[in-house]
Amino acid sequence: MAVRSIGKRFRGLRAVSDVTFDVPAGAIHALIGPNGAGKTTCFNMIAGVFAPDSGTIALDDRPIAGLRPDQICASGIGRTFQIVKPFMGLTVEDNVTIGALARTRHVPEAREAARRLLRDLGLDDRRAKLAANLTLPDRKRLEVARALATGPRLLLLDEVMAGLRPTETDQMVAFLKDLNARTGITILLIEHVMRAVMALSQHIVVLHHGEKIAEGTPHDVTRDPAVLEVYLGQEDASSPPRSGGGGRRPEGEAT
Ligand SMILES: Nc1ncnc2c1ncn2[C@@H]1O[C@H](COP(=O)(O)OP(=O)(O)OP(=O)(O)O)[C@@H](O)[C@H]1O
Repeated sequence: MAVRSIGKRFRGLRAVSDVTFDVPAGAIHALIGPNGAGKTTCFNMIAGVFAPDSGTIALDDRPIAGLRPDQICASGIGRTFQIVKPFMGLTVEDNVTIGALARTRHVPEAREAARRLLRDLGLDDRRAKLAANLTLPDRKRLEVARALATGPRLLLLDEVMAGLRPTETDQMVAFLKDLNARTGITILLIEHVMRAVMALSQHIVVLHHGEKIAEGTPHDVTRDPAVLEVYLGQEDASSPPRSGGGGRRPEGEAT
């Protein structure tokens, strides 16, 4: 995916300004930055929640900026939401089956795909439960399963590690690494849990106040003076960062 100079304003506020980055096919990249840096706004522009005010986004050389979310899903981009929003009154299996129906109209086929994903994500024994009755870690897994069920080539993960214990984070990291190795799926993740970012990403883009302030390997980015300034600088700020947000060293442990 090629993101070129995208920008988005909300009334007077520049949420994202002139942001450019690439995510090569098959890669795992991360988008990090303190709370309010513009990460989710970038995801929303990529996923078609709203069009960028400026700039272009292309998947495999095909322009996608400004398409509707369903068109973007059909073009091969799946996403999770920071605030998980499954259909609470439906079972886990039905939730994933609905995702799979984006790919096939054949319900038994969609159900079979859903069951396979639930097995892969360790949710098999919960497939008959209502989504509303899941624990948070299981809801996160369900969210990933729903996104994957749409059959994406590019998976956008918005804070899927938030609220997970370190062992649960490690399980999710292992699952995503294996998925990427097995299927070649491209992954772009927004994540505050640095343990996961470091373990997963080959390349990191750092946003601050809507602008890209650094990008590079995890090794380089965690030593970048501008990045250290943003993260460490906030520790002295009068308002502490929200949970897991900026204010921690980017190479910190799970938050
Ligand atoms: N729909 C919207 N309407 C108005 N302002 C918005 C909207 N979405 C985001 N913003 C504002 O844009 C800025 C960037 O927000 P965004 O959610 O993209 O940041 P983020 O980096 O994802 O933060 P977080 O880590 O807290 O999720 C913030 O100041 C936010 O308040």
